[in-house]
Amino acid sequence: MVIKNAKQLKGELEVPGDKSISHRAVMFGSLSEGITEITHFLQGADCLSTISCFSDMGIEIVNQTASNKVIVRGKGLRGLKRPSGVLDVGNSGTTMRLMSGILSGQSFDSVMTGDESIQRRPMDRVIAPLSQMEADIKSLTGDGRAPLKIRGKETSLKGILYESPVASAQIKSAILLAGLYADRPTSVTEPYVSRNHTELMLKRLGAEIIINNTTASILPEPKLKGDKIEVPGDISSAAYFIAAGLLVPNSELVIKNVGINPTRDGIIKVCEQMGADISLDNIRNTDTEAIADIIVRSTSLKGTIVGGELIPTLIDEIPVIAVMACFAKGTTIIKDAAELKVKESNRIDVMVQNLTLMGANVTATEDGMIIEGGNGLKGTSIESKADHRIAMSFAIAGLLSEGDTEILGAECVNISYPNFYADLNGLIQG
Ligand SMILES: O=C(O)C1=C[C@@H](OP(=O)(O)O)[C@@H](O)[C@H](O)C1
Ligand SMILES: C=C(OP(=O)(O)O)C(=O)O
Repeated sequence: MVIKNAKQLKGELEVPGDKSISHRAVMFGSLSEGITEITHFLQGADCLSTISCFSDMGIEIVNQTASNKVIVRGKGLRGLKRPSGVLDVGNSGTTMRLMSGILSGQSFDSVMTGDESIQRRPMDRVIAPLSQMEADIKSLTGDGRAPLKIRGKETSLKGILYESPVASAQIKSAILLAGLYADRPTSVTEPYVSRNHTELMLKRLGAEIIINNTTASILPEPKLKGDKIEVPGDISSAAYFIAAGLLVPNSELVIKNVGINPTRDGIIKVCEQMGADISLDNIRNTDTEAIADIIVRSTSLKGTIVGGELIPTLIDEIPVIAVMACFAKGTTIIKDAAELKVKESNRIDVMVQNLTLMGANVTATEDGMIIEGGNGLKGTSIESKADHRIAMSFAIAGLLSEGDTEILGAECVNISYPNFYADLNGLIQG
C-alpha cells in the first residue's frame, strides 16, 4: 500500500462498530437466554474469530454481513457444548482472555490457540487469577502462553477478591466472567479503571454488578436474557481520522456515531491538551453506551504528557498519538504504558523504529517514548509487523509526509477495520 502526501481532507464518515463491544455482544448473547440482536457489528477478523468459537460450541449465530447485523440464539449460562476441535481465536487477545474466564466455568474440556502473534502474548495474567478461583487452566507450552488447555469442572469455581497488577479490561473481564460460575461474589480491583464494557453489558443483560471506585464485583449465577445491542462506532478507529483531520492542512471532518464512554475517551482529552480544534455534537445514549459525532479541524498542535490513569483510556491509540506528536511543537512524553510491549507487536519498539526511519526525533523508554516534534516526517518503506494499529498509524503518517510512504503487510487492517484504506481515500481532496 502506497500513501501519498495529502493536501486537504473533507467530509463525513461513520467508522465500523467498536471491536470490544462487538466481541462482548456475541459472547454474552451466547450466555443469555433467547435472542440477542446486534446492530453495527464490526466485521473485522478478530470479531469473526469470536463468532466462529461460539459457533463451534453449538451456538446458532447468523451474521448478516451486508447489514452488519448479527443474531445470536443464546442458550443460557450452561448451554455451551464441548467443541469438536481446538478453538481458534486467530489474532484476538480479547477473544482468548475473555473466553478463558468463560471456559473455566464449563463442565467440558477445551483447548484454545491462535496465530503466531497470539502465541507470543502473555496468558499467565489470566491463568494466575483463574487458578486462584480453582479453575483447571494451563499453558500447554509451560511458559504462560497459548495454546491453553482448560479442564471442565462439575463444581462451582471459588469467588475471589483479585488485586490486578495492571489496568487491563481483558484480565478484569476474564475474572468477572468466571465469577458467573463461582460459589460467591467475585471482585477485581485495578490500579486505574480500564474499559468497562463488560460491566455495562452484563448488567444490561441481567447480571448483578457492583462498582466501587476501581473495584468491579459480580454475583454468581444470574439469569441473563438476550436483548438488542447497538454497537457504537469504534473510537479507536475514529482516532486515525481525528489525527488526520487535525494535521492535514485546511481539513474538516465529521466522524459520526462514535462511542465516547469515559473509560475510552482519552484520545479526545489528549487532543484537547495538545490544543486541538475538536468538538462533540449530538451527544446521546444507546441503551448502554454514550455516542456522539466528533468534529475536527486542522490545528497547530503542541506537545503534551500522556500517562497515569489516562493510559488505559487510550491504550490502543498511543501509536497514532506518537504520529501526532511528531507534528506538535515541543516535547511529548508518553509514560506508564509498558503494556504496549505485549500487544500484537511491541508497539514501543515498532513505533520508535519506524518513526526514526521517517526522520523523527524519538526515543524509546522503559514504559513509553519521548518525541521531539516539529521536524515533520519523510516517506519511506514501513513494516507493519502484522499489527493493524501500526499499519493504520503509518497510513496517517504517510498523508503528512514528504514523498511516498509504503506500508508493507498493509492488509492486517482487516483485524479491526477492513475498509480503512477506502474510507481514508474517500476523504482526500484534489
Ligand atoms: O477488553 C478489551 O476489549 C480490550 C482491552 C485492551 O487490552 P488490555 O486489557 O490487555 O489492556 C485493548 O488493548 C484491546 O484492544 C481490547
Ligand atoms: C490489542 C488489541 O487487541 P487484542 O488484545 O484483542 O488482540 C488491539 O486491537 O489493539
